[in-house]
Amino acid sequence: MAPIAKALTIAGSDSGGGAGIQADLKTFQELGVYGMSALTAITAQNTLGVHGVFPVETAAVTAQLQAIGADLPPDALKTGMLFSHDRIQAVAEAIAYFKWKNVVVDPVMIAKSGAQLLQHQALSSLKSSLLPLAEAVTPNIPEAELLADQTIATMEDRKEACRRIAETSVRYVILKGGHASDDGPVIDLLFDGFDFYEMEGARIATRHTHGTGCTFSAAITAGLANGLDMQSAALQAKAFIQAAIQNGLNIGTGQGPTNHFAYRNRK
Ligand SMILES: Nc1ncnc2c1ncn2[C@@H]1O[C@H](COP(=O)(O)OP(=O)(O)O)[C@@H](O)[C@H]1O
Ligand SMILES: Cc1ncc(COP(=O)(O)O)c(N)n1
Repeated sequence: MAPIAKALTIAGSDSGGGAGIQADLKTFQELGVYGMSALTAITAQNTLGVHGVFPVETAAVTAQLQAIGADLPPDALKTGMLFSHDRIQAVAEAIAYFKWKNVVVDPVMIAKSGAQLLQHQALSSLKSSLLPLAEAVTPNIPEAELLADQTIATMEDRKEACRRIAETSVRYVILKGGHASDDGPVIDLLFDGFDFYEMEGARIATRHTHGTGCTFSAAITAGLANGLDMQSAALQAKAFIQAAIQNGLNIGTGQGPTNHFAYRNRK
């Protein structure tokens, strides 16, 4: 039997299970890769919001990454909530030291419920230390506005933001369209430094979109770990998140999680 592909998530814990490490590991499992994790923070969270953020010591982040690097080299990895400059530096150092490839950076900044998951002053370290090591970055529209230092209203603005973000030398920019203000289809834009490729899906009318960005970037990471090229991994991830949102679980009394089982059960 061929050895199973291994994927790593470096992210925060969501006690409610819909986003963060929990969403990532569920997605890895569903897409047939062996999931590993390094925690950067613990959040006390449910569908009503983030009730507490408890960062994990930077030395503990490094120790987790060293333990993984010494024994279980990942075929692909993603980052999620990194919280601070110090933790970003620790992650960047480990990626460079172990020469890890297939790095997907989900530049998590603010939870949909409003909590700050990345300190303001850490934005520049994310751009200067982490993005140059990354194969792909997956901002939503508000994150792309901050990374590109511009506002985004039109599709041309989105493309301009991709071009600006690519200047960090990240290889692919995947700008997600969930936050677009129109009610048309949700278009996620993939930019490879030269061409744009639009990935379109029907906009689902639901408020249960907690953890969609985490799940999407984890699905890309799983695809890369399994040897897919970026475009195929992104298309598979789009199908995965579309099914997960479409078949929402309707749990909790607030903004609920998506259904990580749904892609497996698709017709
Ligand atoms: N209402 C929706 N209907 C269909 N797909 C959606 C919807 N909202 C988000 N998505 C998809 O979920 C993923 C995450 O989108 P987005 O909301 O832009 O990012 P984030 O979760 O990071 O804020 C993207 O692939 C996007 O296309
Ligand atoms: C630990 C953690 N990581 C990421 C998110 C972002 O997810 P969302 O924006 O869907 O709330 C979150 N809420 N919690």
